[in-house]
Amino acid sequence: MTPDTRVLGIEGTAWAASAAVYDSATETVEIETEAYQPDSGGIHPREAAEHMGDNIPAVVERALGHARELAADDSDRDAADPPVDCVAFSRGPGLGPCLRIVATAARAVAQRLDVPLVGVNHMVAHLEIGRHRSGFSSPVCLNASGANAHVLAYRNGRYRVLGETMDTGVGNAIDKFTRHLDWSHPGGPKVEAAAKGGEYHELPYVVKGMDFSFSGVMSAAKDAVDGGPASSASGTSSDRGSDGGVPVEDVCHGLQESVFAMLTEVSERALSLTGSDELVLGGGVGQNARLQAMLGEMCEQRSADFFAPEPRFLRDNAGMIAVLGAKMYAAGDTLAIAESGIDADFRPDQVEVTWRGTEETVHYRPGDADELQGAEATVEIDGDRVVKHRKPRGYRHPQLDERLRVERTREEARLTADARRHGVPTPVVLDVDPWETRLVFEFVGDADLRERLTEPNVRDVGRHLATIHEAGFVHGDPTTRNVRVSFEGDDDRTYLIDFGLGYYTDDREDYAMDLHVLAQSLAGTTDDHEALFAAAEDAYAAVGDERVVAHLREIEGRGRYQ
Ligand SMILES: C[C@@H](O)[C@H](NC(=O)OP(=O)(O)OC[C@H]1O[C@@H](n2cnc3c(N)ncnc32)[C@H](O)[C@@H]1O)C(=O)O
Ligand SMILES: Nc1ncnc2c1ncn2[C@@H]1O[C@H](COP(=O)(O)OP(=O)(O)OP(=O)(O)O)[C@@H](O)[C@H]1O
Ligand SMILES: [Fe+2]
Repeated sequence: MTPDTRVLGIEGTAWAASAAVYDSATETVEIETEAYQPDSGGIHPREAAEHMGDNIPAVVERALGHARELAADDSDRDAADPPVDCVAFSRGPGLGPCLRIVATAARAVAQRLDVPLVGVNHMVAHLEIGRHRSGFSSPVCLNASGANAHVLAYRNGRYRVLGETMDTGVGNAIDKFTRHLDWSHPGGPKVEAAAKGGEYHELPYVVKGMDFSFSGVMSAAKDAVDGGPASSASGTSSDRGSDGGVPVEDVCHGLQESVFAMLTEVSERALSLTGSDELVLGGGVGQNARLQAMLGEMCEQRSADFFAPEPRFLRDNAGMIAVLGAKMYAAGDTLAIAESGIDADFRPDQVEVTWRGTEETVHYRPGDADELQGAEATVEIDGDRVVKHRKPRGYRHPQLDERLRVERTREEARLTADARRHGVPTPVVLDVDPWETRLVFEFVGDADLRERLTEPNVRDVGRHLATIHEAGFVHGDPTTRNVRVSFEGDDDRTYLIDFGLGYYTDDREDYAMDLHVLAQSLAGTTDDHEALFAAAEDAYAAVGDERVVAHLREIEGRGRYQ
């Protein structure tokens, strides 16, 4: 990057009317923000847009004031030059009416100053600011913001979505819960404060591969405070408040423990799957001290580096837009006014990353031969046997940790054996001790599928999944690491392993999610993923229910920015 880029950034996707100047020579970032605070309920798009219209001009002028001061100190610059080299703005995702106002303002300033325009993806800005401030080269990124929640890693010119929410963003989920309590917006900081005075209350925990969903946790949390049906399944009568509900501090505590453990678990899985040893956090929910502590502890336990930017760079802010804008500008990635339209559903994986080279791709790290550190267990190979032990995870509440490890160990033994009975090759279960969370399996295969990604092998996996779905259960995490391949002449044999996230279900959505996890894992493993997945789908439809494949299309088409 040229050492003296100075950029005006403008942000206004939802609540923050924000402008900033970034000066790359001095690494100065000055941010000016006016926050929209709804009188009642959540964010009203029209009110938010009015807030942008009322406040963007003023924050832009204040940021330009900083830019002029910085320019005055810049000895290389002619006094007649504009104070910034370009204007960067959030193009999306976000609320359409807000985005339009911000884009119009950005075009006007760029024209007035006669400098180019740069269109920034807000979600990519949330993660690039962490990479920029940490100096990490190729981190895995967890975006925990209001309208989004996803885990990303960079590979060959794009940020790949390794996992994401299947329903709402994490902040929105928390905010909906606090609206139910009639607390004012935003709810995240209030839940954080209330949780400090509470005890752990058990709530659902939903992770599917590296995807996750919040709706079940949130409705159980609402029921718990109301004293409704789900709350009676857990906790004792002494947990109850005077109106029959669980004390709200306890529910807030349990909510944070469950939701943040889910985000931490999928981040750990992403680190394990990519072999990266760097994690950065982004987004407004990232300001939460408990979430930061869990991620920090998880990283420490696996000797990875963790970085969370300062709060002013986590919540929505124009500083992150200006910093990414500078990188894009230096790469020549500017926009003609005529092409500077907004995109309310702009996904991070749609962005062609012009400012990073392909050598920074996150690669896979081959595991140690005798002791493999999986995402959640330690696997030791002992001759023809494999000993799998789910060790405690210090970041999780001990009760939640024990429940997950015991349940998963038990289910893994049961489903591995059940799949075998239905004709799907799996290792023989030689021993299981749920309380010690230890399993002993027969050693199978010569390599993981990711090292032997052939079309016939992927086709086999499609067939195996259809078979277990017909038998009424899902694998839960059918990735290219959870399939073993044995080399038998021209004809490989494929084994499904690691059923720890599996469960019995007759819901088509769950079956389709298995296929979705496989598709995402292939996309994270190889550039050839589309053809390979098409083969798996074909094989699936031949054995199983074609409606599951149709349902998968629906899942993939779902707009998640709600
Ligand atoms: C598309 C864009 O408009 C959107 N922005 C956004 O959601 O604002 P952001 O600043 O990243 O996050 C706001 C969310 O962050 C939550 N939040 C703020 N402080 C929190 C805290 N201490 N603990 C938990 N959540 C917190 C709020 O409750 C709110 O839901 C996004 O990035 O998804
Ligand atoms: N029965 C087996 N035979 C041969 N290798 C195995 C067997 N079980 C596990 N492995 C090897 O150990 C690795 C980790 O095992 P497993 O997936 O069960 O652990 P995990 O911690 O649940 O991993 P993850 O959650 O990352 O999928 C596998 O990818 C595979 O290479
Ligand atoms: Fe955001």
